Amino acid sequence: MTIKCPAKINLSLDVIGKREDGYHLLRMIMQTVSLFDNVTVQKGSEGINIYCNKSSVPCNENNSAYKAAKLILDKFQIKSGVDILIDKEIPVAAGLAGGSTDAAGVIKAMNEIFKLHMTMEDMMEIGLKVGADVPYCIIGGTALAEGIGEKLTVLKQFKETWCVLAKPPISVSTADVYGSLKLDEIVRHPDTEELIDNIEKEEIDILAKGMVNVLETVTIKEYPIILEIKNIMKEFNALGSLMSGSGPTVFGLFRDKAEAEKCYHRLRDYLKEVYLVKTL
Ligand SMILES: C[C@](O)(CO)[C@H](O)COP(=O)(O)OP(=O)(O)OC[C@H]1O[C@@H](n2ccc(N)nc2=O)[C@H](O)[C@@H]1O
Ligand SMILES: Nc1ncnc2c1ncn2[C@@H]1O[C@H](COP(=O)(O)OP(=O)(O)OP(=O)(O)O)[C@@H](O)[C@H]1O
Repeated sequence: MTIKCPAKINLSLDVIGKREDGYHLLRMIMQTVSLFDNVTVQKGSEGINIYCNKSSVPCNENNSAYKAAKLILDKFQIKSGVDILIDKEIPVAAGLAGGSTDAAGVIKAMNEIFKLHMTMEDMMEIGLKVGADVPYCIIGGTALAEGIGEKLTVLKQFKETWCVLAKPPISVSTADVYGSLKLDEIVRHPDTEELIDNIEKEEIDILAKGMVNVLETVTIKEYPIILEIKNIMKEFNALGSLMSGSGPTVFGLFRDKAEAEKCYHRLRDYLKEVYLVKTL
């Protein structure tokens, strides 16, 4: 069975506190986009075997897809193994939930293959053990994520919008970005309620101008290229541009495909990993 696993962007990301275990309390608006990993899962004879077309992705127990499969094999005491082939299109360590979406895909595929009759809630509970973004990746679409990312409220689905994603050639660790965040130094928080209101009214222009990701306070200081990409997108008529998740990928929202294409071509002269996508 092959599952298309979409990337996500964060239309906003606010940090409102910190738990005792170090995890941060968030309010963020999540959105899936049309950039996919194709994950093929099938019954195997023994153990969990991971294959991936990208050498930077670990094909061992550190792979998020492996972790998801292991949790399910153990929970349901399944004797056979699973073979998982990850055809990766989503850039790695990019802030686009590449690993999380693969784990979500494996959970859904194994639910079907082994006829486990898990509900969405059951699957999200297993997903959370793999990572904070996995429960969202199981539902996808437009959603408000709270708690550490696992408390989800489905929102009115975002009007189809053209986006450009651009990843600068730097690697950013999610744990390091959260670790360097100074909560009391955040000056601008997103107005999450207003953003949700604008999603409901399909006021994409107003929404795009109100997008804020507080993690930019950490990453832009260290990597000014993130701000440069945001500015190029604005010069090329993006309605708004923002870093996704813990970065370093920046996305821009555009009025139509033609505008998005112009920006895509400009950024392709400058960066290798640039994608023209739509919200899903
Ligand atoms: C940046 C986002 O992608 C935004 O959607 C997520 O908040 C991160 O989600 P994720 O990569 O699935 O996160 P995990 O794999 O669970 O955690 C990676 C690391 O990020 C930090 N982390 C993550 C989520 C959260 N709410 N607070 C945190 O402080 C923790 O140090 C953790 O060790
Ligand atoms: N299936 C997978 N796909 C990509 N990376 C994986 C996978 N499994 C484990 N990894 C490891 O996880 C690290 C983070 O990769 P990933 O692409 O998930 O980051 P991300 O897009 O920043 O995620 P998030 O937005 O959820 O923080 C990589 O450096 C890689 O070593």
